[in-house]
Amino acid sequence: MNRRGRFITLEGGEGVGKSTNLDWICAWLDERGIEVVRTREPGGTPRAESIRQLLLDPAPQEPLDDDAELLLIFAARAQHLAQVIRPALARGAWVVCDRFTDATFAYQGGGRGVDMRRIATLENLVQQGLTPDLTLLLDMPVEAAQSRVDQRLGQQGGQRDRFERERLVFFQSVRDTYLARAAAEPSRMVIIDAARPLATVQDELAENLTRQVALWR
Ligand SMILES: Nc1ncnc2c1ncn2[C@@H]1O[C@H](COP(=O)(O)OP(=O)(O)O)[C@@H](O)[C@H]1O
Ligand SMILES: Cc1cn([C@H]2C[C@H](O)[C@@H](COP(=O)(O)OP(=O)(O)O)O2)c(=O)[nH]c1=O
Repeated sequence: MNRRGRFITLEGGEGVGKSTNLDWICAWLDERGIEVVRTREPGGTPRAESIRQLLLDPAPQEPLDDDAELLLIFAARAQHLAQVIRPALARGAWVVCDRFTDATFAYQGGGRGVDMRRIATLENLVQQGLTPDLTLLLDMPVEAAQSRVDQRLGQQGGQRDRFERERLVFFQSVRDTYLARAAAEPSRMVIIDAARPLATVQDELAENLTRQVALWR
């Protein structure tokens, strides 16, 4: 039995290719005989997914207070950690998660302007020192990512959720915050230029995953 599994998170703004590359990462690990748990935030368990619905509801009957939003995100995260992430890591599985706490710093801190220290306090309280081993930050200019989202909505339909309705300046702050966090923690967070062709992006993902596998085995 291997020791604790690895905890990998995928981050970035809307339309940078997280869903596309999450599938690819999970398949890559699976092909190498690694047990993978694919999950996402907010959500990942039935109760946490109910909280996700509250957070993304595009037509709420009342505005959602910034503090209420932050606490709901961490409530969902506590449930997700207890039910899915910690048990999976303990049995040696790798957890690949679509967004985690870097998204809270980027969206609630950068986007909404919530004090980063308050987010850090909740991070310590809920995570008790558990942080990702590797965070892959898919980065590209906001306008270009938005046009990918527009294209996807045009092809697959669906409506914009509460976050996707935000203005460009919100997403610019989200991006800037992600980049600042990556600069501050270069050993954990890797910036991947997501504007390049998918095959090039995935070559770079593979390089980073190969390094993790070598560290782990
Ligand atoms: N490197 C890429 N080059 C061109 N198009 C891409 C690339 N990565 C993803 N896409 C496309 O962009 C759209 C958004 O990707 P998606 O994975 O849904 O992003 P996210 O989950 O980050 O919102 C999809 O239509 C996807 O096929
Ligand atoms: C995890 C997390 C997500 N979010 C937001 C970002 C996304 O707009 C939304 C849902 O995430 P996601 O499903 O990744 O959306 P998309 O695939 O459209 O990019 O939740 C936060 O604001 N804070 C958080 O801590």
